Amino acid sequence: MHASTTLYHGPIVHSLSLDELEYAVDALVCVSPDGIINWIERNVDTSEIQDRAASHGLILDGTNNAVEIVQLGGHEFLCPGLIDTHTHAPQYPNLGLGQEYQLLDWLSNVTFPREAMFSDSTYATAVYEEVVKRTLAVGVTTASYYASLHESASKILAETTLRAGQRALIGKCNMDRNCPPEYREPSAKDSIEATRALISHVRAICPAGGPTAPLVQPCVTPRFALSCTSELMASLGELVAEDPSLHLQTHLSENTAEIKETLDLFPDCESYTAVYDKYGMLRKGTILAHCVWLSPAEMTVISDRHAGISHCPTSNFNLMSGGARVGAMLDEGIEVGLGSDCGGGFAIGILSQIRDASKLSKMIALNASTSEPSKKRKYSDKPLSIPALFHMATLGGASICNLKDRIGNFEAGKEFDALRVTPGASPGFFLDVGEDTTATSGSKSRQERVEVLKRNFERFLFVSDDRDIADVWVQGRRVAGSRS
Ligand SMILES: Nc1nc2[nH]cnc2c(=O)[nH]1
Ligand SMILES: [Zn+2]
Repeated sequence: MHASTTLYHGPIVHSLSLDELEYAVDALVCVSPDGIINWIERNVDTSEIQDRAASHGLILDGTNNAVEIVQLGGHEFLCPGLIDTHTHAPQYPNLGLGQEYQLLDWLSNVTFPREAMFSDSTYATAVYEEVVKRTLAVGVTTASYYASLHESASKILAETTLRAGQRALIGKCNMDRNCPPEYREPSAKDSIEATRALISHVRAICPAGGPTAPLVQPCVTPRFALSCTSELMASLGELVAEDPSLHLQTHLSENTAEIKETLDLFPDCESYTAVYDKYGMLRKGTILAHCVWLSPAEMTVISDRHAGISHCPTSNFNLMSGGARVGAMLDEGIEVGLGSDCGGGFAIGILSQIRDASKLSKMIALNASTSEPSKKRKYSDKPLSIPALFHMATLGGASICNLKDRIGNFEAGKEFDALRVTPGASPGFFLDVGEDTTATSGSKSRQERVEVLKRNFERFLFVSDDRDIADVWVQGRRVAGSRS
């Protein structure tokens, strides 16, 4: 843990809801040594820091080494860390490969052969070190990971994220059918035993208790209904029923051929969603990836069960799966986060997902018929707004990972998972003439500086890369960043 309380002074941007971002240019954020946001004050001039801190019992007279002040400069700002609600750690070496395939052929020809290589723990260690390092560098402070089916490599992934300080959900894939013999679990019983072993291991290396949440938590991961026998699905349903706090993630309704095969395998279920519902898998804390082809009735079931959806637009474009109707999901009251789905998607991190989610929503809006106005349709068939996009990247993601009480925005009592953005280092981030860093230092009013902050935040979402992410903190600890 960290020796000192830290006071961050400068601009912040964070999500308050799907429709609202807060832009505050002179915020003072107090983070305790264990990484919790103690309090936030707004409209604090530099000359007022000492008094505001004193009002919270913090004495800053130059002798108090237990308090560190981090002063943001120029056009810098803080925003919450990005949350990747769906990604596959063993698929990163495949990024960019397999362009000629759609989902089922891509799994057989590209994905399963790569994942099979993770029976080798030395290989898993080397790849997972890189995956965690790179995803932290692009600002992913929390990731919901699928590992391979191997118990040992899954444990290695959990240990790697913990060591690097990345918040993570870790799942070992359950798959006992419809996969090649060399990459398939021998039985439902073996699959359950390995899953229980992973859950115990993750909870042992990262126990609950103390002021902060366990950084790394287990996640039950039936790969998708096609890869699980009814026996395995039933056993996994029983496993999660034992513990309402267990996270669960799976794929749902990604590709039309996949949907057809699933319904053939589960003829008693009226929809793909009904398969997971039958086995008690739809509940708060369940992350359903893709959901491209859901019917309105399926969306209602997901909403009623309080399960969340991980929208993975880059993957859905890349594997030609289709375009998920995120606006309709939001109108149905479903919480939605963003997922990179590497290597179905070829872009790491969540900035690319914000961009692709925006483009897709504009395509959907262009193609929509305008003839069905209804009071329920606030988001359907409309471009996603900046607040909605950033909500999905942070607070919405936290919500579907069942971590909304801990992370997702800057609220007193939550943990400090944050990025310091230093605009201008990536070539696309073009600060306009008159918007140079010195211009903010005194001559502009607070309202004028909020307008500059809004512009820089929008540029960050659409043109930045990791060069603009100077610091990455998780639970108050600096874990990555381009600042040397
Ligand atoms: N995109 C994607 N869909 C899947 N469905 C089952 N497994 C996978 C996977 O690894 N990636
Ligand atoms: Zn996936």
